[in-house]
Amino acid sequence: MPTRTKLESIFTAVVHRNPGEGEFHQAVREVLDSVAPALDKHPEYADAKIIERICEPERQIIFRVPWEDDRGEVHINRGFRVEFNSALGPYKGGLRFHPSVYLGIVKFLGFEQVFKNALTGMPIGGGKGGSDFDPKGRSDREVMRFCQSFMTELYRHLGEHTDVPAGDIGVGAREIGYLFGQYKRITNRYESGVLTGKGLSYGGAQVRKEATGYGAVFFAEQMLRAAGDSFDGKRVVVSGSGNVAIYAIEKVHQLGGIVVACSDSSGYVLDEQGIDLDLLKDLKEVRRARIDAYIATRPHATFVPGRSVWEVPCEVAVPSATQNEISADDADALIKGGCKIVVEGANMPTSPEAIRALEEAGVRFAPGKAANAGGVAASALEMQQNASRDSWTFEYSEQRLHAIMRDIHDRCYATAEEYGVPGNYVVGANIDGFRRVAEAMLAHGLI
Ligand SMILES: NC(=O)C1=CN([C@@H]2O[C@H](COP(=O)(O)OP(=O)(O)OC[C@H]3O[C@@H](n4cnc5c(N)ncnc54)[C@H](O)[C@@H]3O)[C@@H](O)[C@H]2O)C=CC1
Ligand SMILES: O=C(O)CCC(=O)C(=O)O
Repeated sequence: MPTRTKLESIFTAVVHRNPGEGEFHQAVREVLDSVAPALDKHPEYADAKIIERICEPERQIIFRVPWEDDRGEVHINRGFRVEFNSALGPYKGGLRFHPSVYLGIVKFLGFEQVFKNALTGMPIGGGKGGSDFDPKGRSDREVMRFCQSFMTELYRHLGEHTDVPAGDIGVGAREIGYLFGQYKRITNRYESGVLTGKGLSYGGAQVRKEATGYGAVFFAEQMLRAAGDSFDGKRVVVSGSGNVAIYAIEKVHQLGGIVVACSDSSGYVLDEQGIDLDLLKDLKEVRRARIDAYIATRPHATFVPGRSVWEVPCEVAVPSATQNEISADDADALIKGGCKIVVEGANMPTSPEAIRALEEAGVRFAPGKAANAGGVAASALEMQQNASRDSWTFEYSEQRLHAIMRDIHDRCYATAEEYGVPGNYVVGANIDGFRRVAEAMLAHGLI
């Protein structure tokens, strides 16, 4: 059977076995659409049913999370951890707390994580987890009680050699602190490497907080360099205003670009003088406020409620909010606005129709599994420092991150050339990540 026909039937089976999980289907489709030439080169992968096995998580954990709010009312949420693939190392990937979380989202994120982690070249497998709990509007004590209940069930599946969660949407330093405290309490072990993204006072690593945003911009810097260009004077739009967005904005400004707009789920702010980062950090990291509060301090800026930030003309776009936030219409707006490069800081923020439109218009496009791998790479560096009871300086940690992102860029670029599609970072990332996982799975036998 021709490879593409075989992949089509594997995809049909994945949809059948995982009904109603649209995001997971979308992530699988993108990888299967890329890897046919690698399978043709390596018939041993098909013989060992590597693709079929890679699409099936090794383990899926779903659990009840009961907790009590400040008024004494009991709430029940659902917790998830999908341990997707451990061929390269312990399961590694973040936890997302957001009301939209269900199994299909956790599986898409876990599937992406497998290839992303492989691309870092570090010894980490792929997993992801989370809950449909909404931390928005909850007090610190409510968040703490939720995290304690969540960890009271999850702890038995974790360990520095088994499964190592970190943050994602709705899970930052505050949540990681509560989760770590409860793990330590239940197990009576100070196992620093069981979570990453920890605070610097108890085993966290320099640059982990900044790493995903910085890393995405380092990746964009390499794409620009490959075309003989740089960030100097570039007009940039970043979506979101959370962890990834804030540090992407910081690095763009350090490299000489200007970020004129960013957003949250209520709308976007446009500041032609460049986003004021101290103000944004205060709003989002300290006050946990909505983005419209930005204009109270910067009255020349405008807040545009309920509209897409992609209507703002820019040369470089860094989607850093959530999945499928760039529709086909948004892609058209970006193209009309003169956008030349889209670099995914978020996971799968660009819909398949939008990717097609961008590619047809000659916009260079970097998929999240390559471009946002800096976060998990810095997590692996945090695990390394925890294991050796060491802590590195900010400067050294940033140098390591920069070198890792350059290496990921260069391998995606070279793999795309090797497979006859120069400049196609989607194919480069999918094939390079896939080959690394496939080789390890072959070596381990049928498990
Ligand atoms: N935190 C990390 O280290 C990594 C995160 N990512 C991905 O980056 C993305 C952002 O994650 P974080 O910054 O960590 O989360 P966060 O919770 O710190 O921030 C999320 C931001 O996205 C905004 N947002 C959410 N839904 C939105 C919508 N529909 N429209 C506009 N804005 C929306 C929120 O208002 C918030 O500003 C996610 O896709 C996540 O999976 C990827 C790699 C690592
Ligand atoms: O740092 C980590 O372990 C995970 C980061 C993450 O969730 C991601 O890369 O999407």
